[in-house]
Amino acid sequence: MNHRPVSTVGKSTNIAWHECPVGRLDRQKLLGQKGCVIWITGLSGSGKSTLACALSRELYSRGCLSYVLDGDNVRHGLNKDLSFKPEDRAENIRRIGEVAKLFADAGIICIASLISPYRRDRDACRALLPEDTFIEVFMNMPLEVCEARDVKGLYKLARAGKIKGFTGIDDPYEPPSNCEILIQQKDGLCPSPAAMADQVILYLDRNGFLQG
Ligand SMILES: Nc1ncnc2c1ncn2[C@@H]1O[C@H](COP(=O)(O)OS(=O)(=O)O)[C@@H](OP(=O)(O)O)[C@H]1O
Ligand SMILES: Nc1ncnc2c1ncn2[C@@H]1O[C@H](COP(=O)(O)OP(=O)(O)O)[C@@H](O)[C@H]1O
Repeated sequence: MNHRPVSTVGKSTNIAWHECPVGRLDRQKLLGQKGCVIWITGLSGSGKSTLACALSRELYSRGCLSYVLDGDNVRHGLNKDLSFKPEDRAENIRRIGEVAKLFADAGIICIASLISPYRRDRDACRALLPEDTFIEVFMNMPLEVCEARDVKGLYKLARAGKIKGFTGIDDPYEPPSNCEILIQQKDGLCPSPAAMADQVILYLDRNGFLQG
């Protein structure tokens, strides 16, 4: 009798990959769109969640299926065991990258919105995805703008030394060097949420993601 080949992946020994007869292309045909990951990175208060929600709403109104993985929200469940120390942030990003990969494989436009401050971790998520299906969006908002917004009062606490290791204050943020989409101020003004969403929609449309 022929045995299916098994292998070791990380700490999982003697495991085998099961192929399913229904694949990504079948699901994409069913949904009339292409699965991908839109990875929104930037400082706290830069507008990541605002863009994610505006984009998800716009896609919905066009009949496209999307799902938002927001760093803050995922930390309420799957990632509630993780802190903000560098190795935990790296694990947060890795897990969200793996989950986003599953959503994209399901044919869904997955919108991941998390600070993801380290270039290496973002690039590792990019490497998980089929070529050209990881779309990195950089919210290039000046720290002063984010700090002035301070929706949750966290910048104030970080400046007062009451939160240690806060991104942009006493923890690093490494901007992308190869992002697909750059969101930034024009003439000192921030684009509206609808305008930011339109910028991403235009990219998706031009690159064939909104058709099966
Ligand atoms: N130390 C520190 N540094 C940065 N941010 C902090 C910190 N502690 C708590 N918060 C709040 O957590 C939100 C960021 O979570 P993320 O999962 O996106 O962060 S990361 O990607 O793991 O760096 C972030 O939410 P957003 O404002 O939506 O970005 C903060 O509200
Ligand atoms: N394009 C924008 N124009 C004006 N205000 C914005 C814009 N994007 C975000 N904001 C405001 O900035 C604050 C922080 O936005 P948020 O989306 O929560 O940022 P993040 O998810 O990066 O922390 C919110 O009060 C939001 O309403």
